[in-house]
Amino acid sequence: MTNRLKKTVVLVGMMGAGKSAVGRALADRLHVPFMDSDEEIERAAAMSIPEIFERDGEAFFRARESEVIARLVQTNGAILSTGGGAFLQERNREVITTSGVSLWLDAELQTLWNRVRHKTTRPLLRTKNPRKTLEDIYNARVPVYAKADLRVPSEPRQSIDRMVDKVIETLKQRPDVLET
Ligand SMILES: Nc1ncnc2c1ncn2[C@@H]1O[C@H](COP(=O)(O)OP(=O)(O)O)[C@@H](O)[C@H]1O
Ligand SMILES: O=C(O)C1=C[C@@H](OP(=O)(O)O)[C@@H](O)[C@H](O)C1
Ligand SMILES: [Mg+2]
Repeated sequence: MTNRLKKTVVLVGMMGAGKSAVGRALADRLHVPFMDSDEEIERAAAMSIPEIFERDGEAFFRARESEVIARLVQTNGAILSTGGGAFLQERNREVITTSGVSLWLDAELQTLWNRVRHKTTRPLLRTKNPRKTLEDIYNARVPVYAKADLRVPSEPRQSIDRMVDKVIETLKQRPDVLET
């Protein structure tokens, strides 16, 4: 395989879109480093995301998230998965678009719900009606994710491997990003 990644690809999109799972598999396939901003924040804080939200609040988390993304996006030719809220902040979009290329993993609401409903790792969904909360977040965020440089739709019963194929096909349309 002769694919060469020339820019860092930054995965954005909703909780459950597959940024972490697809990002890791994509990096393996392309033989490039993989980074996940949430993992980096958890490692630095030696706490889980829910613990950080509970102890220090969302604003503190968002500040750490911006710092981590600004630092990690400087790694050239890697895959960087972000948390679902990262692309919402304009300053994050700026650093992402300046140093890397943003790619939106776009999955339908029902697909997202099926993937996140049994997990307890997402503090924003710890509400009385998490399905409704996810829907509200989805509706508010989709117009922002649409600002990403690239978009790949994630179908309901598609495998992670197939999703990686689709992402690579999309990246190949951009020889400035993926040289083949
Ligand atoms: N086609 C698919 N694409 C992405 N994730 C999938 C897919 N099929 C199943 N999954 C599962 O859905 C979940 C997606 O969660 P995750 O990768 O943590 O998303 P994010 O980081 O975007 O919140 C994972 O448990 C993953 O194994
Ligand atoms: O959508 C969000 O605001 C969040 C998404 C999470 O990451 P994933 O999108 O990887 O689940 C994590 O950063 C935090 O719970 C907040
Ligand atoms: Mg993730």
